[in-house]
Amino acid sequence: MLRRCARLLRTTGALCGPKRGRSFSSEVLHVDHSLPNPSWNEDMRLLFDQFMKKSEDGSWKRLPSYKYNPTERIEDVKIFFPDAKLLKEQMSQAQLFPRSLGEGVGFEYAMFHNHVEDRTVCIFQGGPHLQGAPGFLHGGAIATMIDSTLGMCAILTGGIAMTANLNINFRRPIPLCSVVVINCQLDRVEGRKLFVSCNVRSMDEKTLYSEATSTFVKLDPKKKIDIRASGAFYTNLQ
Ligand SMILES: CCCCCCCCCCCCCC(=O)SCCNC(=O)CCNC(=O)[C@H](O)C(C)(C)COP(=O)(O)OP(=O)(O)OC[C@H]1O[C@@H](n2cnc3c(N)ncnc32)[C@H](O)[C@@H]1OP(=O)(O)O
Repeated sequence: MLRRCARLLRTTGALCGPKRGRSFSSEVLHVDHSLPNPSWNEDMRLLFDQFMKKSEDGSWKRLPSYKYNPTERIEDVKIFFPDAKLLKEQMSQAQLFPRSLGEGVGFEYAMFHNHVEDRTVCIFQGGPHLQGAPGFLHGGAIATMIDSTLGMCAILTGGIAMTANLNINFRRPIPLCSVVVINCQLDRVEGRKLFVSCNVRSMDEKTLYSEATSTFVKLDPKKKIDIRASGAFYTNLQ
């Protein structure tokens, strides 16, 4: 597995150090990063193909993913985050966190959503820059992918929502550069609260790596989100 990681670092050029003066052309920004790339290993490709097959009858849908926010709910996002465009300097640098690392070295993933069953699946290959304990993924990297997948599940089933609470049990360490499957579902809805849960398993489903439960809260359209205010981020409109 570690040899595979070293090969990945060489092929992606990650050992050459950071690129200076990087500018994002619109071509780069509009690349759909949830499609296979040369850094994906065989397992990742196999799972991707399996889910693409499942998507043929329309029950599952692949979710495209870009460096910039977000998905099909972009109009809703503009309603809740109208001030985001005011922070021009910072926002020109802003990128979706799990898409902010170079190809193959960080978060390689693709998500699929089942609208009938309210389920979201993420196939995830964690690259060599996500190391925690030697040879294994960092817990924060695992939490990031769990939060992102639970978030997509909550948002696609309930509307624009933010993580209010996230509980994770880390059962087994995840080997670096291996492929895992994050299986999320919407458990129940109570008012604006969306209760979602997930497990993270090996490709053959034999190893349970992590389990998580989370509460997302749907944003209240009657409250204004002020991105510039410190501490008063979310205030009543009245
Ligand atoms: C994010 C959208 C963009 C889309 C991008 C797609 C990217 C991919 C996805 C990426 C995904 C990544 C996603 C991320 O990383 S989101 C980033 C991490 N999350 C945050 O920064 C959220 C910070 N918190 C807040 O802004 C507010 O507290 C929120 C908005 C959550 C609620 O403030 P609001 O003023 O609206 O709510 P309320 O006080 O009227 O309460 C309403 C109800 O909620 C219940 N409650 C509240 N808090 C908690 C709690 N902690 N546990 C359990 N329950 C809680 C409360 O009891 C009440 O229940 P009830 O009394 O009615 O029964």
